[in-house]
Amino acid sequence: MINSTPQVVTIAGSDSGGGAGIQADLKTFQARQAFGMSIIVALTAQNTYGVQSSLPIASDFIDSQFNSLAEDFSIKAAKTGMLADTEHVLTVVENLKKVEFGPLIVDPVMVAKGGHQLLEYDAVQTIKEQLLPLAVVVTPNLPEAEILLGKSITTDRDMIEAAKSLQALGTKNIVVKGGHSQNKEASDFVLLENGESFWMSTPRIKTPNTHGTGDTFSACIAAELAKGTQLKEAIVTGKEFIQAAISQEIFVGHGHGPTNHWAQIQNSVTIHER
Ligand SMILES: Nc1ncnc2c1ncn2[C@@H]1O[C@H](COP(=O)(O)OP(=O)(O)OP(=O)(O)O)[C@@H](O)[C@H]1O
Ligand SMILES: Cc1ncc(COP(=O)(O)O)c(N)n1
Repeated sequence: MINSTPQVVTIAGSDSGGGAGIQADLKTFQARQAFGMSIIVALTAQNTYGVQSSLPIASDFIDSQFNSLAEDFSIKAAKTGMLADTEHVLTVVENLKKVEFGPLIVDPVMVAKGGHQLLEYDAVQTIKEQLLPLAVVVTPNLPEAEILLGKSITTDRDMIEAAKSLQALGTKNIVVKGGHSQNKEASDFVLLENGESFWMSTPRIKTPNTHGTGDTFSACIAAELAKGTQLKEAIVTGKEFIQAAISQEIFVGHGHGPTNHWAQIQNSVTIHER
């Protein structure tokens, strides 16, 4: 049964503090019983107070990581996170076109919750034109959707319009995450390729420990896709997993702490129309 174990890769930045980036992705893959691999695009010196510094990896070493994985493994899904700058986005795009890593989830990471910029803004255009068309799903938070589309997003109607505009950029399935809104519920809007759309809502947990929520959510979707789960179910499982990881709180560090990647999914997500 060579290579029958579900295999999934994250292409992102390392968080030395373990709560976001590559580390959050690998912990999530493990929790979801998929074998996780990583292609590191940048290093960050980071803790729960924030990002102290970052260092992009040389592009030819990113090529080497792609080649090593493509030569050996049967990767069934991939996700991207922090991609640093235009050169690195292009390196990742060129490599993704050469390999067969299965469906791609793009989490268009731009700014860390602490405010540190994780993507140079002149790379946004390259993400829009070159990376988004390769993705099966894109999962922007509200500020990222605003930057991608160049307009402010405040109401539910804005989120719905944003999903449609993002679909027009070439990604078939969209999740606009509502984690940054002030609503009582944490509601994400999903627009699927076939035109089906719905909201996923959970009670908003009052906690400072939300470091890496977006990474954990998209990594769970990637793990599910690698296991062969249908896309809609994979997205809902992502929401269930992040809700469990936030609500079954752990306490690590002195600032904005990480979520709990060994949390157990409970039935906490409401799927609804507005
Ligand atoms: N306080 C909260 N309570 C419940 N769910 C939350 C909370 N904050 C975020 N979420 C959920 O977590 C998921 C990730 O959303 P969020 O908008 O935080 O992503 P993000 O900003 O990309 O995360 P990060 O940059 O930390 O990786 C979404 O499903 C969102 O609704
Ligand atoms: C390497 C890396 N990738 C992603 C994030 C986003 O997570 P957050 O917005 O919670 O800081 C991060 N801080 N670091």
